[in-house]
Amino acid sequence: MTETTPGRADAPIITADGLGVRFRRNRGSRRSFKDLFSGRSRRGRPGEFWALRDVSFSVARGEAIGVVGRNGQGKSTLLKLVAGVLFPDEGRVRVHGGVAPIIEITGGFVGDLTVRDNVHLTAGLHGLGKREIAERFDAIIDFAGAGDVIDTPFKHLSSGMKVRVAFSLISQLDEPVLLVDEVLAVGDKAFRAKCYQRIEALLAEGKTLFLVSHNERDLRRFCSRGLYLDRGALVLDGPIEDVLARYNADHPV
Ligand SMILES: Nc1ncnc2c1ncn2[C@@H]1O[C@H](COP(=O)(O)OP(=O)(O)OP(=O)(O)O)[C@@H](O)[C@H]1O
Repeated sequence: MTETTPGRADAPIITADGLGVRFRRNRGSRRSFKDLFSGRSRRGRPGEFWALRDVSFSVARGEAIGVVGRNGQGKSTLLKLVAGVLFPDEGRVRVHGGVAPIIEITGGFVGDLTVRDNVHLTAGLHGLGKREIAERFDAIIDFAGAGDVIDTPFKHLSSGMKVRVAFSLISQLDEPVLLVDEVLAVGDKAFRAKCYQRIEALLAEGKTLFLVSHNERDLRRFCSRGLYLDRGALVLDGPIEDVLARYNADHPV
């Protein structure tokens, strides 16, 4: 289960213990309602595989962690667990405080609602009051460069603009944990530069960052620690340099 509780300042902000997630290869949904209550979820079934297994780690407040691995090795799945938008089949993750995940937002925004309505809705879900949202609204739109699409349904935005709005919003919530996994890959050069500055400012404020990236420069720039996932296993948890060295040694180009 994912649990969100207020915590002591010196306690780990995230604790993941024996996390496992199992997917079915040929099915849209993971587990039926019946499975949840029948106890069948722990047994293997044909076509199932573990997208993550036996993953344990803890994160101190203010750490910046880079998640590294080839395509399809479980990085986004791990972030979804930390975000609480996916439940583990095994183990549990505890987060002391709220999480602002970009993944949830690009997938979680309501396509038929306008950018304006989505910003209000999501900011509200993350605990901001009406006045706080009104105070931050212009800054959120300005940072994203979304002035022309405020009243456009979210589904009509370009994929780059969707991520810009999402990053702009999550970086202006008050949640202590930030999960970033797309923006630095899809944003254009000018927007990436703004994101770098914003991430640096957020880290200086003491926020905790998870960054999923295939760009070593970005990982080195922000992260002191790395988690290297391969075939759903946590192969190495250590200083980012060690993690990148191991990843490059395992998968030379
Ligand atoms: N809902 C789902 N149902 C079935 N399989 C899934 C589902 N979500 C993810 N997977 C599979 O789980 C594995 C891990 O996916 P995940 O998205 O976590 O990888 P990733 O490391 O983030 O990859 P990338 O670098 O390409 O983003 C992949 O094989 C993926 O196809």
